[in-house]
This record gives sequence, structure tokens and C-alpha cells, in this order.
Amino acid sequence: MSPEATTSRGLFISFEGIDGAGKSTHIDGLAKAFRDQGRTVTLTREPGGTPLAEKLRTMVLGDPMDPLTESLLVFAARRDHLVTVIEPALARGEVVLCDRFTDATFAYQGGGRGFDLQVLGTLERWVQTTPAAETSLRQPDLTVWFDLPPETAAARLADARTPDRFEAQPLEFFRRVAAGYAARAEAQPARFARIQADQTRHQVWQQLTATFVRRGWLSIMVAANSGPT
Ligand SMILES: Nc1ncnc2c1ncn2[C@@H]1O[C@H](COP(=O)(O)OP(=O)(O)O)[C@@H](O)[C@H]1O
Ligand SMILES: Cc1cn([C@H]2C[C@H](O)[C@@H](COP(=O)(O)OP(=O)(O)O)O2)c(=O)[nH]c1=O
Repeated sequence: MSPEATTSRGLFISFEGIDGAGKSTHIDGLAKAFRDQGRTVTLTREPGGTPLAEKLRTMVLGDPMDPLTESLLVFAARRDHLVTVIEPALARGEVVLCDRFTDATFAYQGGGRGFDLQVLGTLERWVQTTPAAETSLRQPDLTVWFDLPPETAAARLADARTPDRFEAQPLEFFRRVAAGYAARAEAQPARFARIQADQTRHQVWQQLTATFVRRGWLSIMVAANSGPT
């Protein structure tokens, strides 16, 4: 497929998985691949992506709080991020690569913390209903889910960095988070691409690019000439 044959509309792609799954390792390479194809890329993350949302991120990752407070803060950060960064970038026809979005809330606050999924669903509808969304609810066009056993992720993270409030959680917490992701993927299979993330970096990259080439979003040539940065 030639670069010209790929889509040029705005694309909203989120990346999900438990801590240590390998998202950060691959997102920069994907941004470069899209840029090599002439696309403008907005590379962003949640919680965060705006000055206000980054302040909320610092609180969520650092300060003890109850699960409802935590859920309200991540959704407040998301609303600011969505209306000031994501929707305008999509309206300009850009590729938005977002390190985590609402599936993380269902997985971490819902699965990990055991918080009420119906309340999360209500907050999701409030926050992601935007005038610009084609349907009334803004969702990613694709969610790339890095799936791997929590034991493998923990081994990767050991000594890698100072743990935040989530990374410091026991293995059992991440088993519940992983189950939360699996439930979201099962409920919305068309939106999810599951990546077997317990493979080598090269194999993970191959799975990722195949996912994008299959959808006509990356050309085979660009994918073949790129890799994790
Ligand atoms: N396929 C892989 N095999 C082994 N180690 C990996 C792989 N992918 C990433 N890593 C390492 O695992 C750690 C966590 O990866 P990272 O990309 O930061 O995960 P995440 O952003 O999902 O938390 C890093 O030290 C990274 O170098
Ligand atoms: C977006 C989001 C993230 N989180 C958590 C998951 C992660 O542990 C943490 C930050 O995510 P992440 O940016 O992946 O962490 P890092 O930069 O250390 O790789 O926030 C939630 O609990 N709920 C959410 O809605």
C-alpha cells in the first residue's frame, strides 16, 4: 500500500495496559512512523496533557484519596484534556496518540480499586459527550491493549523507576486491573486491538504496525522502516 492510499482523517488512538506493559517503549516510534508518512501527530497522555490536567495527575499519583475522589479527578483531567487538546487536534485532522484514556479508569478505579462501574459509566457519558464528536460519545477510534501477565510486568519494572501510588500496589491489584481491561475489550471488541506484550520488543513492534497497516492507517513501507525509538 502506498502512503497516498492511507487515511488522512483525524484519528484518535489510545494505548492501554498494566504498568510495565511496554506502552511508553513503543508510542514514540509510532508517532515517528505517522510523521514519516506526512501526518501531524499529537502525542499526549492521561491523566495529563494540559497544564491543569498535569496538576491533577500529580495529585492522583501522589496523594492518598478515596476511590470516588480519584475517579472524579481523573475524569476532571480528562474533560479538560478532551475539550482543549484532543477535540481540536481531531478537528484539524491530526493523529492523536494518547497514553491511556477511559479504559484505564475502568481498569484501575473499577477493577483495581473495586469502584462502582455504573458510576464510572455515568461519568464517562458526561465527560465524553462533546459537540464535536460524530456520535454523541467520544471514544478512541482504536484502543491498543498491551496484554501481558502481571508477573512479567512486575519483573520488568523492578528497579526500573521509583514506584508511584499505583506501581507500588501488590500483584493482586494488577490482576484485577488486567481483568478490568479484559472486560472492557470483551464488551467493545471492534474498538480494541490486543497485543501480546510478553514478547520481544521487535515482535511487539511487528504486531503493532500490522494492526495499523491492516486498517489502512500506516503504509507497509513506513512500518517496515520504523521501530521503537
Ligand atoms: N518487549 C519487552 N521486553 C522486555 N522488556 C521490555 C519490553 N518492552 C518494554 N520493556 C521494558 O519494560 C519496562 C516498562 O516498559 P514501559 O514501556 O515503560 O511500560 P509502560 O509505559 O507500559 O508502563 C521498561 O524498562 C522497558 O524498557
Ligand atoms: C488514565 C488513568 C491512569 N491511571 C493510573 C495508571 C498508571 O498507574 C498511572 C499513570 O499512568 P502512566 O502514564 O502509564 O504511568 P507512567 O508514566 O509511570 O508509565 O495512572 C488511573 O488509575 N486511572 C486513569 O484513568
